[in-house]
Amino acid sequence: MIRDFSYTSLPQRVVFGAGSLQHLGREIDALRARRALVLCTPGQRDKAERVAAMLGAQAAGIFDGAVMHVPIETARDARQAAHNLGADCAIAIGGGSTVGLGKAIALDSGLPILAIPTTYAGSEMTPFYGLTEAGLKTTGKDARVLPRTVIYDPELSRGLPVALSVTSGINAIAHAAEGLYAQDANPVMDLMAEQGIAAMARAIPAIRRDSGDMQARTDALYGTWLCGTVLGCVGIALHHKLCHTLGGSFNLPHSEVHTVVLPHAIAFNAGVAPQAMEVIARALGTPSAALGLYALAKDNGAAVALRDIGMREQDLDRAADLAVSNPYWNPRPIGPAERGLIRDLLQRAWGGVPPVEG
Ligand SMILES: NC(=O)C1=CN([C@@H]2O[C@H](COP(=O)(O)OP(=O)(O)OC[C@H]3O[C@@H](n4cnc5c(N)ncnc54)[C@H](O)[C@@H]3O)[C@@H](O)[C@H]2O)C=CC1
Ligand SMILES: O=C(O)/C=C\C(=O)CC(=O)O
Repeated sequence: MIRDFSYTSLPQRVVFGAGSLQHLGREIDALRARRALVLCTPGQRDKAERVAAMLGAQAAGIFDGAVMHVPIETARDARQAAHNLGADCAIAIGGGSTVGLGKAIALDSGLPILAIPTTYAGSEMTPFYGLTEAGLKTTGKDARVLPRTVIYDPELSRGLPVALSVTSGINAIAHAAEGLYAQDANPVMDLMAEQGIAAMARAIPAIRRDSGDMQARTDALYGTWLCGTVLGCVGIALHHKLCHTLGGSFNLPHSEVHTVVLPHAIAFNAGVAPQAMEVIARALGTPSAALGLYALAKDNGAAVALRDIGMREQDLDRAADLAVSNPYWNPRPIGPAERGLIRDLLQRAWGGVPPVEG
């Protein structure tokens, strides 16, 4: 049955395909950019240098200080560098941390971003940004931070380590899974979500078998585009709230925390979102959405326990308090009255036991 819906598409240009980085010059010209600042993490400097070399005189410089969760000090340094170098565009080549740094610059200056993603986080498709100040992460939404152009070149993710490929892929699946029961879910995004989960569920075991399998890398990046689009267009719920709390306040690694929490958050919502569960299970090719996600992580070597990715058991109470104090919309209530249920969920996730519905 088709529900009533409203849907706003976001204005972006996407160029997809192995070797598509070759179109960089054409895409920079289309943005009318003359001096582009290239952003990366220290570990991805070689890729940034390749981009700068391709740009020649259109390269304003390289800023290689991107780190996870965009500390405000890093954002200030990058904004200053963009200003000092007279940049009129930012090129972010890397994962969500690098795209996030580009967003911090765009938020301040309105500079257009051209994103070249090398992980499966999906930030390039969203108008959401995150900034961390004094240990507290705030997230926001602003049209200025939405990258104008995205170049998806699977060749650039060939070297993404297998462990990170698995967890980053599940980070992408999380966007699509929650999009299926989001407050503003719509049939267009439902289609993209199902195809995105299916592409990623195909790609993850194939990449684990052979990290250089370009068909699998292409599937994964296609899934990234689909799942990231869902994240950018419809809302998020309990799962993302828990991950933002655990990542932002306890400094847990982003894609790993998504991988551990997702089966438990999906199980929590299973009873109130049966149609979404059906779609997720069908896309995964398993009878149960929550157990299928748990198996996808475990069978592909990812950690399935918060205790194995740096969470201390004594911090679970505080995490539950934070998660319910300012909850995101969720199809099932998750306010202070549900604090005990959320604490139980976190305990299960901490121990790494299979998810329990209800
Ligand atoms: N605003 C949004 O819509 C979204 C934001 N995010 C944010 O993105 C951040 C996490 O992004 P991730 O992509 O998970 O991690 P990341 O960008 O921090 O990358 C993780 C590590 O992998 C390395 N790396 C990246 N691509 C590589 C490649 N192809 N080969 C080898 N090494 C590579 C990076 O240098 C880094 O050391 C978080 O801060 C999260 O909050 C994530 C999703 C959506
Ligand atoms: O949790 C996610 O994967 C999606 C959104 C964010 O990470 C928000 C942000 O820090 O940019």
